[in-house]
Amino acid sequence: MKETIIEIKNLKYAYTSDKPALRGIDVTIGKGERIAVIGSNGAGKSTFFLNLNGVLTPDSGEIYFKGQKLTRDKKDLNTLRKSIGIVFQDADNQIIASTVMGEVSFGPMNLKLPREEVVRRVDEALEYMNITDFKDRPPHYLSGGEKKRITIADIIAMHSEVIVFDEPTAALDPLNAEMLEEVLEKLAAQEKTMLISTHDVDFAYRWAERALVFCDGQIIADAPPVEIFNDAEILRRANLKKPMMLEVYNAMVAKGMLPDDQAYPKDVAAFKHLLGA
Ligand SMILES: Nc1ncnc2c1ncn2[C@@H]1O[C@H](COP(=O)(O)OP(=O)(O)OP(=O)(O)O)[C@@H](O)[C@H]1O
Repeated sequence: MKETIIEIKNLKYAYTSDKPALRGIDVTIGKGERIAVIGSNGAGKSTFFLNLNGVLTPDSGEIYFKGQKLTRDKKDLNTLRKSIGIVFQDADNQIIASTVMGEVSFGPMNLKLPREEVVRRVDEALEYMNITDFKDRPPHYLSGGEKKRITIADIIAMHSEVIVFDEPTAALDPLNAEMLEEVLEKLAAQEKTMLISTHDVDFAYRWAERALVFCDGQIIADAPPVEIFNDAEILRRANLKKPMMLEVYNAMVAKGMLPDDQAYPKDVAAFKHLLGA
């Protein structure tokens, strides 16, 4: 069992009195876990993330970070925002500075780090996201995918222990989505705890070791992706589709073309390996 980093107990949140967005979320997150947060539009994924990093205040429930119960006082909120970085769904909600460089420096400067450390972190984050060439440009005049890469660099430069990505690949072209997966690998090697909300079931299946399925403000399943994507009832309730790789694998097993040994290849390379190709 991994060391617990975050524990959430009975978290509830409503934007308006007529319809709660979160109806009681209970979840424990281990250090270094890669978690996909999936579910249909309006299920509560973004609301969960915004409560998790202190942007929204829960109506009730508790959040513990490394065993410490967090309150709404300034010190706890600072701990929360420093330790749990969030890449927002809409980049325009995150970007505040007038140049890319200024934007990515903003977080580390607020941490009151020495200047050289700020410069080192910013250079590293720009390089990670392949945006060094944009550093003097105003972020507001970049494309949607370019802005997204800047907001990811913002969070990388913070060196947060937990990183929450709200649909990071939605605005990215295939090449940049692939590059993001390489960045995620580097972050995983640094033992970062990552939660990613996504509608890309192929990505969730390939990348995550655990998936949380949100449906109407509740978590209706919490299991390894292969278990979730093989559960027809969960897929139906949460409006999810089966990942392509799993669909093909299951069809080939059903036809007797592959042994039923639950090999479950995650990507094309693993599938080819299974076929001996
Ligand atoms: N600012 C807001 N004011 C009022 N209601 C909101 C607001 N933001 C979200 N909601 C409502 O809260 C519920 C949960 O929304 P949320 O954005 O958390 O869903 P989501 O799972 O992230 O959806 P998506 O996949 O579309 O991003 C929805 O019913 C939504 O209409």
